[in-house]
Amino acid sequence: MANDPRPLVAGNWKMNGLRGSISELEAIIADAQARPWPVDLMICPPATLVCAFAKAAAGAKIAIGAQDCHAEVSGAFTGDISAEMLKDAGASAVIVGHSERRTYHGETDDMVKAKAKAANRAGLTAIVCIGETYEEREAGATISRIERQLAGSLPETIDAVKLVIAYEPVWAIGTGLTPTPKDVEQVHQTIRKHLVSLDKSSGPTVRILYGGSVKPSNAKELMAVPNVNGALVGGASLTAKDFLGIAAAYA
Ligand SMILES: O=C[C@H](O)COP(=O)(O)O
Repeated sequence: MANDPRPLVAGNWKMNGLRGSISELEAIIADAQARPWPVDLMICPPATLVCAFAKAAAGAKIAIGAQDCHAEVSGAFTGDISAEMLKDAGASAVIVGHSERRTYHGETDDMVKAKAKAANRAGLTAIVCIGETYEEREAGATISRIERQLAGSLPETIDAVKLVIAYEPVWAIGTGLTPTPKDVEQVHQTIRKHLVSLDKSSGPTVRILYGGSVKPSNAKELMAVPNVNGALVGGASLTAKDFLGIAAAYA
């Protein structure tokens, strides 16, 4: 629709990619130079590659994001990386609260909120992930779960430049399963209502991405759902061909 925010297709490489994988980024950059995409593009490589990817993408029409950050600026937190460090490495965004972080690292809504605020403090866009489990969906608890996560995980002050929401049903991640467009619409509408209730002026334009088994073959249908403003893509973002095949849903 006319007032919809510009879509964003973001690739989350998770724990995949070595230095040689930069060839995939280079292929995306070459494509993005050759034709104007009506969509913002972003790749979130593992932390080891953020600096090199940001250098390669300098001046190109693709942003580089990271996959997690610590809530503090610096300190005795072995193995952790702050939002300020990611900014310094060239990232412009960071994913927080991905279900894999929530599951394998015990991240709570409170922790995710602190990370989202840290991202904004450092000048990064926070891509806040939420989503229900299979059991919650089966129990009819999807909407209440989403509302709880929104209430607990978002910064008090929201801004359409600094915040992106990614709805990722846990059961759809990496499984090849996706919710029906009607189910996606219901959740995205709930998220939009929550955002508008937080801020009448920014709420309508915060981008809400869908994530979970997005592929070139299903992207068009999913991206056409009202209030779906792009995708957060895992597996299919690892090759330029599939990633651009998804972005082509907007071509
Ligand atoms: O962050 C991305 C999501 O977890 C989706 O992963 P997937 O596209 O491999 O299902």
